[in-house]
Parts: sequence; C-alpha cells; structure tokens
Amino acid sequence: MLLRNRLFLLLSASPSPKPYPFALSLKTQLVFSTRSQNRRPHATSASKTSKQSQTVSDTARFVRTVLFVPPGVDPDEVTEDMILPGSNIVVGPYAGHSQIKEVEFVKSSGRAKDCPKDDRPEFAILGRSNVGKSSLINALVRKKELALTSKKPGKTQLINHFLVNKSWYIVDLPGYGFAKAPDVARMDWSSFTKGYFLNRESLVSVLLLIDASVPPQKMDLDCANWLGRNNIPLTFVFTKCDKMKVAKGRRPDENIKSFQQLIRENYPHHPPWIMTSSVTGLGRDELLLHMSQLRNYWDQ
Ligand SMILES: Nc1nc2c(ncn2[C@@H]2O[C@H](COP(=O)(O)OP(=O)(O)OP(=O)(O)O)[C@@H](O)[C@H]2O)c(=O)[nH]1
Ligand SMILES: [Mg+2]
Repeated sequence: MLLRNRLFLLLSASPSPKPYPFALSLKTQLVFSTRSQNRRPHATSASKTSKQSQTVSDTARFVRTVLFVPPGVDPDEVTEDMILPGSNIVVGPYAGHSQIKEVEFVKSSGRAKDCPKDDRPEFAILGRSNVGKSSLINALVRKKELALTSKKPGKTQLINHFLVNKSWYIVDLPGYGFAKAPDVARMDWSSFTKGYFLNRESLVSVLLLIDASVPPQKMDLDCANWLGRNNIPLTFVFTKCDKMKVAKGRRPDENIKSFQQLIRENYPHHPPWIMTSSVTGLGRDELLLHMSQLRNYWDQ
C-alpha cells in the first residue's frame, strides 16, 4: 500500500462525528452526561454503576468519533490535556521536534513533474485564492515575506517548494476559485494542481485552508470531497480566526460550526481541524506539532 494511503486511512479512521467548533472538553462531556443522568430519581447503587459505565462509554465514543487520535494513542486513554487547544487533534508519541530553524526557497514549478525529485516528506497548502495560504506559510516559518502575499487574489501561480530544516517541504500552491483574475493569472486548476495531488508520492498531507471569516463556500466543500475521493489525507486549517468583525452576520466560530456541519453531511470521515490566525499567531505552534507527528509517522 502506498505510504500516502496508509496515512489517509489513519487520518480518516474515525466515523462521522458531531460538529464541535472549539477545543473539546472531555470534562464538559462528562458533566453533560452526568447531568442528564442525575435527572433520574432514586438512583440505586446498581444504577450508579451503570451510570459510571455509561459515562465511560460516552466518553470513549466521544473520543473515537470527534477527535483525531494519532497512531500510538489508545482512544480509551485520551485525556483533556492531550488535545491541542482550538482543534480536535490529540498529541501522540510521534509528536517531536516541531520548531523551524531554517527555511529556504527551493524552486517554483509549472508542472507536477517539474517538482523536486527527492523523497523528503511534504505538506501542501491549499485553499481558495486569498484565503491566507502564503500568509500562513510566513507565520509558520516566522519570515514576513518568504511566500509572497497580496490583497489581490491570484498572487501565487506556481507550485512553490520551501525546504524546512533541510528535511521536509512546505508547498505553496495557487489558489482555486478565482474567476475574476486576468487571463494571465487564471489557470486550469483541474489539470495543473490536480496533477500534483494525484502524482506526488511524498505528500504527507494537504492543509486545506478555510476562511473562518466568511460562511461555508461550496467550492471548499467540493475540494474537500475531491481530496477524500482520491484518498488524499487532509487537515482543515481555519484561517483569519482573528477577524471578529461580523461578516455577513456571522462570527468565525459560527462559520466554523456551519462548515463542520456540512462536512459531516458530505464527508464520511471527519479529518483533523485547527483554528489559526496569521495575524495573532493563534494555532501556529499547535499546527507545527500536529505536522511533526504526521511527518514522524510517515518517516518511520
Ligand atoms: N486578518 C487576517 N488577514 C489575513 C490572515 N491571513 C491572510 N490575511 C490577509 O488576506 C490576504 C490574502 O493573503 P495571502 O496569504 O496572499 O492569500 P493566498 O491564499 O496566498 O492568496 P493567493 O496566492 O492569491 O491564492 C492578505 O491581505 C493577507 O494580509 C489572517 O489570519 N488574518
Ligand atoms: Mg499565495
């Protein structure tokens, strides 16, 4: 089996979950299930025992269905402090060194077959034009202008490889869904970038960026579905979570919740997700830690 497929199975191992937009509290879940049972009158000691096992099984089900549980972690032993804040991601034994010491631009490629040919693992940053792909890369590597950003959509037009710590790649991709670009900036995303996804053996995971400051967009759901159908592992990275000004009547947390509800309807398995902001640095260290555990599992 392709290593990539092994990772896909891993990332999609949990059945369809309930949508939880924020850091998930096992304690809260326990409180909820205990509260509802406490409404029953005259609890006997036998019913207390069944109450406890009910609570445990509720918790186990919650862990299996809502959280991303990485390899090496027993879902029954997940505790609240193992969950990365602002995400559904559990940290496991493969998480390791995650900080970025050095990064260098390697090359821009116009075609998938022109990409670097070594086997170093890589993460592809994908999302709509203007969602914040280049900004996220700059925030991860803590360099202001490594990847070029712009208020105008369509800035990134090639597959750009950045080598991190001489051992793995971050790949900045052109955005999809930009209809208003001038001809020179418009491209056939389906033949250009899809070729990259379908042929890139060293792709550990796609980070699919979703703008949390706007309501769910059909093209993002279509993209997630396309990746799922093609067995390409993904992590949802919600961007612009700092934009608390209400856009079209919804706050980022409400938009994230709606997006997750739609994913639940359309996507058989719920992948890992995390909230970020390239402006405030929210989620940066957590995302790097998540990437380290995927990478280290891939590398073994
Ligand atoms: N408030 C806020 N603005 C952001 C954030 N991330 C990106 N932006 C802004 O969004 C705009 C687009 O950012 P880019 O990083 O160039 O987006 P991109 O996805 O690389 O765009 P293309 O290369 O055109 O596909 C810029 O004006 C950024 O400053 C964020 O986390 N918060
Ligand atoms: Mg860009």
